[in-house]
Amino acid sequence: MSGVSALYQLYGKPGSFEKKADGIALGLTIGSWTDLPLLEQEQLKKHKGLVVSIIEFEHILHPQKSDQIKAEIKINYPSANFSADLPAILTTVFGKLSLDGEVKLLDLEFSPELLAKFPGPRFGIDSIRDQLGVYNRPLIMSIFKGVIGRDIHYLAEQLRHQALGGIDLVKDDEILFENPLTPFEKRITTAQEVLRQVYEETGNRTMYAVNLSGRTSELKAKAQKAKELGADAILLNVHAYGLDVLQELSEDNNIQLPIMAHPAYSGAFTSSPFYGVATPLLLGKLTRYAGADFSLFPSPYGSVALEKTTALSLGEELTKASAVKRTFPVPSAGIHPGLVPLLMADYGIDSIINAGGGVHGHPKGAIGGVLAFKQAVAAVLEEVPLAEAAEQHAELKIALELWG
Ligand SMILES: CSCCC(=O)C(=O)COP(=O)(O)O
Ligand SMILES: [Mg+2]
Repeated sequence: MSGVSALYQLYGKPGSFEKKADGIALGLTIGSWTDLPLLEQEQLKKHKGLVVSIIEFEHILHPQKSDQIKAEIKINYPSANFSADLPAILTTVFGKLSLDGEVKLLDLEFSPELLAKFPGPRFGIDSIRDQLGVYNRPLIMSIFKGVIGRDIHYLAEQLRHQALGGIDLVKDDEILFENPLTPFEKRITTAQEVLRQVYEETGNRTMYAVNLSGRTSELKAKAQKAKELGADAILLNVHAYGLDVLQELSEDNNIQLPIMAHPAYSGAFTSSPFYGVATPLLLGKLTRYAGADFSLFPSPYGSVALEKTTALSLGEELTKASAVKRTFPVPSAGIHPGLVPLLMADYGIDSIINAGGGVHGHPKGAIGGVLAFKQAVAAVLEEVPLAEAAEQHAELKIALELWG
């Protein structure tokens, strides 16, 4: 089928969905159909939305309306109706409709011809692994914490400790914006110097993702400058800017930096069970198609948590076979070493274990925090229970005592 097919969730009376589906298929494409003269019907045929399927779940009642059941309807929109960009596609499939009562967009299927217009991640999992020289385990990432109001020396010291612990990646916190104490360019050059020194001392390579922030019109020039200064990667608050901004940055040949998609603000679109966009679609499939090399999201376990089946299908969307490269799943928020076995069982080795408080809150500081995570990962790979591994590793023992 050409174009894009959208899967929607609705609630309504049994038997009411055919009319609703026809209304969406026509309303979002050519408007009325049967009223048109035959000649016009023929001319407009290639633009008409098509109801592909309607599934009624008779046993799933609306939680607040006892006489309504759940249904999923799939509608195909022909590529003749939109240009091959996400703003046009999202407006076609869920523009006015997103404002029209209880409808949730669950999934989008791009035809191969349409998907070919989306290059996806420039680097992806395999290339990031090559850059770090790490192949046989999940990567470990930490986050600068408590750096607002602090100067560049504080940041440098925090980075040095994380890197000395042997961390693979460090990212800015998403709430660190342009500011006089730690300006964007200074963060990049300082981080480079710190990480070069640590590499010479220890042989550990660490990548740093700097938060690319500011007005949309400034972002490309800032990202190009980051590239010139030797940045390793950029962090982007994708959902505050929009997916197309991510795609613009990812496709720009003057930038060519791995991009980390932060989920900030996405909950505004995804959290309702009845409205908005499904999390695996927004933070998974579309974030991957738009070119993120990493996608951060709440794990099922930490301080901010996704429902487990949602978090798992999100991970699947980022890594399943597709014409585009794989994006690293980064389950995050409130992660500590005791959660490593669960995260590795859920996401396997092609994922990233990411912690802010779980690194910096370790009683032995960030170095101890990183070591505890590395010890937990090694134990899982060796199939040793964490409690047993902790007998040999002081940092892990302390972390388990503190966080469980
Ligand atoms: C909502 S996931 C993003 C992870 C993140 O940016 C963060 O600051 C998590 O910090 P934590 O101290 O909870 O590991
Ligand atoms: Mg954060």
